[in-house]
Amino acid sequence: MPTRHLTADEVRDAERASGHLLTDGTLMRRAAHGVAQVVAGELRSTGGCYGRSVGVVVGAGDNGGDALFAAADLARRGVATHAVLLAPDKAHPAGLSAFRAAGGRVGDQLPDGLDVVIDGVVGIGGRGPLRPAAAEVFDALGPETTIVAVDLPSGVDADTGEVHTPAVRADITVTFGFPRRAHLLAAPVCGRVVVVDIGIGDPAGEFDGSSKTVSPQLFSYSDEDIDWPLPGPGDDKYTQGVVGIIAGSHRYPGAAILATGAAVTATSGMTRYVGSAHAEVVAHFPEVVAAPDLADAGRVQAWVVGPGMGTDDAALTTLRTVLDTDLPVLLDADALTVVAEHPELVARRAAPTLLTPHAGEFARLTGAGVGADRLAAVADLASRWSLTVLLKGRITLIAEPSGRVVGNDAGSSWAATAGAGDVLSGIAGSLLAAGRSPQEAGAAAARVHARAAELASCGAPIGASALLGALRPAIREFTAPRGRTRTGTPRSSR
Ligand SMILES: NC(=O)C1=CN([C@@H]2O[C@H](COP(=O)(O)OP(=O)(O)OC[C@H]3O[C@@H](n4cnc5c(N)ncnc54)[C@H](O)[C@@H]3O)[C@@H](O)[C@H]2O)[C@@H](O)CC1
Ligand SMILES: [K+]
Repeated sequence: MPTRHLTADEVRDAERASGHLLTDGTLMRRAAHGVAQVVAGELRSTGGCYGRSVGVVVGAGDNGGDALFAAADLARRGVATHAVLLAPDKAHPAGLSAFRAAGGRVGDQLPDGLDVVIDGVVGIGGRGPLRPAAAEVFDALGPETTIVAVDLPSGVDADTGEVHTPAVRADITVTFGFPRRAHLLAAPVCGRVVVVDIGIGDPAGEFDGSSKTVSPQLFSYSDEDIDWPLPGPGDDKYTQGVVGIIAGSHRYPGAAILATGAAVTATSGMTRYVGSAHAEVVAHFPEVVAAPDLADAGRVQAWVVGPGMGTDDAALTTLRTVLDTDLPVLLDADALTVVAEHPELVARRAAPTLLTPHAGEFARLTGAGVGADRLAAVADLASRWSLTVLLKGRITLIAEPSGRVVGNDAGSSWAATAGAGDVLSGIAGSLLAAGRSPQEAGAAAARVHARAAELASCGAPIGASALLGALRPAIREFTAPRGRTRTGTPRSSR
């Protein structure tokens, strides 16, 4: 089931709704215990708790309270604990008393060589960057120290995920009840995210697109949420969806080969190619049915248009023809440049439409940069243009006009290489042809693409050909154990 990522206001609503659990401090005790458990687990995995040393950096709010109570808990397990109070007059009084009572020491700076430092500077109440006094404490830490952030790494905006400069880079982030938006949008600085149950409920419940719920709504998928199309006993090459790729050229065949190769690999449906690189494509993938002109293309269930196709009048004509159909269409690269000049091409489209811009193409489409709030930017474009937008990046965001956004953390940045976008468009296009919605197609393609990059890389740089080569083993990870429901219905048909 997809995970919803809450805003800071939603978290506060959920906490308030828990009534006395909030006011009598139960929630904070539970949160602190969760932090202490995670830190203790970290210490145990490297030799045990007793005699180890932990520091806490304590801000002016309840985030600091969590950290102080957690440190008190650890002190009772035999851990030497040291605190730096950034605002001594405002440090959480009960937390500070508990910390001192457990034997914790307060000083102006942390000793060297600590095993773990707990970031309790700010959580969902934080605004802007880490302030200089706090930054100095974190900058002094050596590489041997594990940083555990309470709720959020301080200096990261809870709602937009903007990573201010400076901000804490955590190895582990411990949060409470529900993940916040920043845990996905700023995943690279959160490290491993642990969600501790403190007994609060989701204030908005299931997203139903009603005006009661905040918009946009951000979700992340696990591997189990990916429903990859598999051929059933009654399928043939046509029933699984035929995708048509319009990309590249005789002079620049690379995009054509990568996008078409990805489509061939992604599903068992048929792949057609249209364009002047037809001979090169067939030389690489003899199973592709290729034609130089759109008029001779044959029937498809979805089109991918754009990578390396050029932006001339011929491209505009092709694009107009394809967008005039009632078929699902994915637009990438040069097609996005053309659409930026001619937004009327997609304005009245009712059929499923998926735009897959990177940040530069997004700026071309909107006339403004993505900015610090990528989620708001992509959701706004999807809503204004009434289509689905997949904004590429380390965290890929796929926004529907309804305000539902799915985010995918690639987990690494090895896919930031020329031609990787062509591969993504081929994968997503074949999923569109298989009947997936633009958001489902985009989310599944982004996840498998990221996995392929990791498999291909194993820690070394890769090119798009290597990425394409790793696509099949990556897909296997999503299909092998979960092909059918217990009644035998193919999941893809549900
Ligand atoms: N409300 C609750 O019952 C619970 C709250 N919890 C914790 O409480 C946190 C929220 O507490 P608060 O609302 O007190 O807010 P925070 O503790 O996140 O921060 C607010 C304080 O930090 C200051 N501040 C803001 N930006 C700053 C910056 N960049 N540098 C330094 N100081 C800055 C503010 O002036 C304010 O004093 C959560 O993140 C979570 O850790 C948990 O204990 C769970 C239960
Ligand atoms: K924090």
